[in-house]
Amino acid sequence: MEGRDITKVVLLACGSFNPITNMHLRMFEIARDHLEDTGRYRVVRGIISPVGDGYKKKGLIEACHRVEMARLATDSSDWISVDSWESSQPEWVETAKVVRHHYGELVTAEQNNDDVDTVKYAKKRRIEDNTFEGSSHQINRDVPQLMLLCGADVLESFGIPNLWKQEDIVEIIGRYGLVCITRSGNDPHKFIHQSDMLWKYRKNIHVVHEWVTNEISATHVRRALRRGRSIRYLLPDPVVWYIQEHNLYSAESEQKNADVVLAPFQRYTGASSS
Ligand SMILES: Nc1ncnc2c1ncn2[C@@H]1O[C@H](COP(=O)(O)OP(=O)(O)OP(=O)(O)O)[C@@H](O)[C@H]1O
Ligand SMILES: NC(=O)c1ccc[n+]([C@@H]2O[C@H](COP(=O)(O)O)[C@@H](O)[C@H]2O)c1
Repeated sequence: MEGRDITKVVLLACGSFNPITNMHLRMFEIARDHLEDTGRYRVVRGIISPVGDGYKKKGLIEACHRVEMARLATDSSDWISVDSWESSQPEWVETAKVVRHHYGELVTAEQNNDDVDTVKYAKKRRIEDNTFEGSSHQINRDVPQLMLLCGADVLESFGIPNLWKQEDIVEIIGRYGLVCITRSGNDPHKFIHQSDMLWKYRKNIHVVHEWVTNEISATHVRRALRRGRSIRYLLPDPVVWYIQEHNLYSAESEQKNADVVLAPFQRYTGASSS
């Protein structure tokens, strides 16, 4: 029987996944090992949420292809799946809103669970105020904790001016939690140390050290494809076959959105994280 103080966790990864790589999948595995090793968490699910076309990042191909590739890549996993809610929104959705949406889904699923389980139904619901200050939200302790899973480059992007709203960072980390995988070229511990805001919420940031340095990136995969180089073993085979079948990623596709001067995600002010 599971101990009362083991928290169920759902990991949510947001990104372009342009295309999904083996490293994206590996992130989930090492994050789960790390959290479960603490003896405090049990990771029950992983969700991949590809960004929508409204993100307008240079070289971003259509969401339908990115979602399908992510589906093919996760077919063999019994705990990681793809969710297309974010990618099907007409406009780009800030990550804090994506996290909120998925938390809402977990709450609804738990409520439906309660409705069919009469024993649970009679049980007094353990709804407690979240310790996150300034929040009027409540946390239902039966609902798994949702944590945002990202690479260290995303954590460090919190410090790029005009990229993230302060309140969004506080909400994501203070209210939900962050699992950050080290990536060569980034030093998440130093970054957290240098930011008063991240330092304040440091207990909610789980830094996972990836000892097998892995520099697979979607940029590298797209570049290899443009140059007619093999991408095999960087991505799951079904994704390689899908890319070949649909002739994805070319010099032309890399120019998509190249003329967008200010993408929607670059419009915020006062986003410095220090
Ligand atoms: N090699 C890696 N190590 C650690 N994290 C990674 C790695 N590759 C991707 N990630 C993380 O996966 C998430 C989704 O990444 P994204 O789709 O932007 O992939 P990417 O490979 O960084 O893309 P691009 O090269 O197009 O910028 C992000 O949180 C990113 O930090
Ligand atoms: N203010 C924000 O919420 C904000 C800003 C920049 C990127 N993001 C997200 O971070 C992820 C980054 O993906 P890329 O590294 O592929 O650009 C995307 O999911 C994007 O939506 C969010």
